[in-house]
Amino acid sequence: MPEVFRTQRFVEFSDTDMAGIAHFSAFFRYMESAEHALLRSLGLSVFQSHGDDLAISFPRVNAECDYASPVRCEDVLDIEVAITRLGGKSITYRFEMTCGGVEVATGAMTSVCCRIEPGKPPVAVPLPDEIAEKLRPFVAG
Ligand SMILES: CC(C)(COP(=O)(O)OP(=O)(O)OC[C@H]1O[C@@H](n2cnc3c(N)ncnc32)[C@H](O)[C@@H]1OP(=O)(O)O)[C@@H](O)C(=O)NCCC(=O)NCCSC(=O)c1cc(O)c2ccccc2c1O
Repeated sequence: MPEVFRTQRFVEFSDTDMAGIAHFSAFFRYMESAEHALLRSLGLSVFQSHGDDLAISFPRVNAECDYASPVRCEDVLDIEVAITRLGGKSITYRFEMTCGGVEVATGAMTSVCCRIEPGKPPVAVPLPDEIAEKLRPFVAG
């Protein structure tokens, strides 16, 4: 059985719109912070410095979300994170967000492992083995 990472997220007042419900864009921040929490739980980071002039980081190349039911300020979201594809250079995550057992939203995001050097655009590089091995248990069949 693949592992699923679980985390929670409080719906802040600043996440909501004039209708009093969480704005669609807030869910992209929820997904992003859940991804970061998964990496931290594995002793990894979304930004790993290697001296002053080189870093490995994970720009996103795709993000999407389907919305099933609204949430409001002070609701608590339960977020499950799984990996649907661990590629040579990229990681695709799936996020299932519920509130009190009710389906709220389902999303996906693809992050690409990149070399970041000052003044240069990111360059996609193979995922380091150390990172791939830590993420492999979360790959859903
Ligand atoms: C990221 C790029 C430099 C990649 O360049 P390119 O696409 O030319 O590279 P490859 O062809 O080698 O492909 C690499 C890899 O990506 C997969 N891929 C590419 N496009 C897609 C796509 N649309 N959907 C799914 N997958 C895609 C491809 O299959 C390869 O994977 P394999 O596993 O199969 O090898 C270049 O695309 C680029 O610069 N894009 C722009 C990136 C960008 O500006 N994104 C928006 C802002 S980034 C962001 O918001 C962000 C959020 C965070 O939370 C961060 C956290 C920490 C650090 C950084 C963050 C961050 O930047």
